[in-house]
Amino acid sequence: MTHETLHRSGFACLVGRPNVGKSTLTNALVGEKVAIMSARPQTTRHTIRGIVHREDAQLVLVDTPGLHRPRTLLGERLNTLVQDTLSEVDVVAFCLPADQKIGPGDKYIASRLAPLMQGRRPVPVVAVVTKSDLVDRGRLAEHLVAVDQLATSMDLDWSAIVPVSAKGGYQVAELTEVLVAHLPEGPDLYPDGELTDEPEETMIAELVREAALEGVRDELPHSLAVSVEEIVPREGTGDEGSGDVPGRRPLLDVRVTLFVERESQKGIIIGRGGSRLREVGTTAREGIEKLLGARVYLDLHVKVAKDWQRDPKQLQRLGF
Ligand SMILES: Nc1nc2c(ncn2[C@@H]2O[C@H](COP(=O)(O)OP(=O)(O)OP(=O)(O)O)[C@@H](O)[C@H]2O)c(=O)[nH]1
Repeated sequence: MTHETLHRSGFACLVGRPNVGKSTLTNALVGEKVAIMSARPQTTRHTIRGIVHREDAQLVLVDTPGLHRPRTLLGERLNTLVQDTLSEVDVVAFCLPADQKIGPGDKYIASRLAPLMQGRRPVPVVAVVTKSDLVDRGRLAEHLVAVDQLATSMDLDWSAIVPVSAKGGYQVAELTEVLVAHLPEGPDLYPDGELTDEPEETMIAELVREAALEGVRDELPHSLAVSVEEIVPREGTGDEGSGDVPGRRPLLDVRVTLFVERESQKGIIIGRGGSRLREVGTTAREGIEKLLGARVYLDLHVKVAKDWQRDPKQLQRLGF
């Protein structure tokens, strides 16, 4: 008779203000780069999942956009998206960076987590003190106390407080243990080896967005949306069916539109004589070819969609 060990599976969600290290932590937990990382806030607009495969568990991580006080319709939509995701997960990891004092943004998030923690099917929340490597032991201890007090002051209870450093790998394995412990018993939800189930279109849009913002983030903060129009095999080039020929990869046409809010921003993206857009295309194409395992002809268009962040119709078209 074989001895069956308990197998757990389920979902965890990382929340926190922009730039607190959610994407970096997701990648550290999964052990491979899955989310798009950036030194600037709010680049992760879509829910990106990474999957931690273990013998005894499968932990599916949902990396959300920063939960923040909405100022625009887009902000509201993002918050609704975050709330919907949260009510469906088995455990939430609330990220609070060690190098920053707890502020109104954190309190706002805690207030949004409260109903989940106190609901009929309470969702456990683990407070994760990120970027622990940036402070000394004394300050870390003070921060841990402050994190504890945040819960007490709101009549909440973290199921654990775990300091980590995604950069140094400090306590990352411990955090995995804590998260896994909250998962219900169940079989693998995804096949082994699959790290992300994010639709290809979303990942392509993220790659283009990242490349387009490179070096011009200050001029184009949050005013760029990317829509993948189509991905089709290139016809009439003699390349049809070349995927079957060993050593030859298929050629795909990928059509992408970049939406900006103003004419002046269009100029920034395109650059003099189209030079910048060509660079964006080259950088993004490399990533897309890797992602799709195909040669790619990338067709980029830039359009002005005035105030797209506030327009419900535009938002719907862009997939929000
Ligand atoms: N020193 C240090 N820096 C970190 C650590 N984790 C993340 N960072 C840095 O913090 C910045 C933000 O990290 P991200 O992972 O992009 O943060 P995020 O919370 O996903 O950001 P948004 O997508 O804007 O919500 C980046 O510059 C990271 O390199 C860490 O453990 N230690």
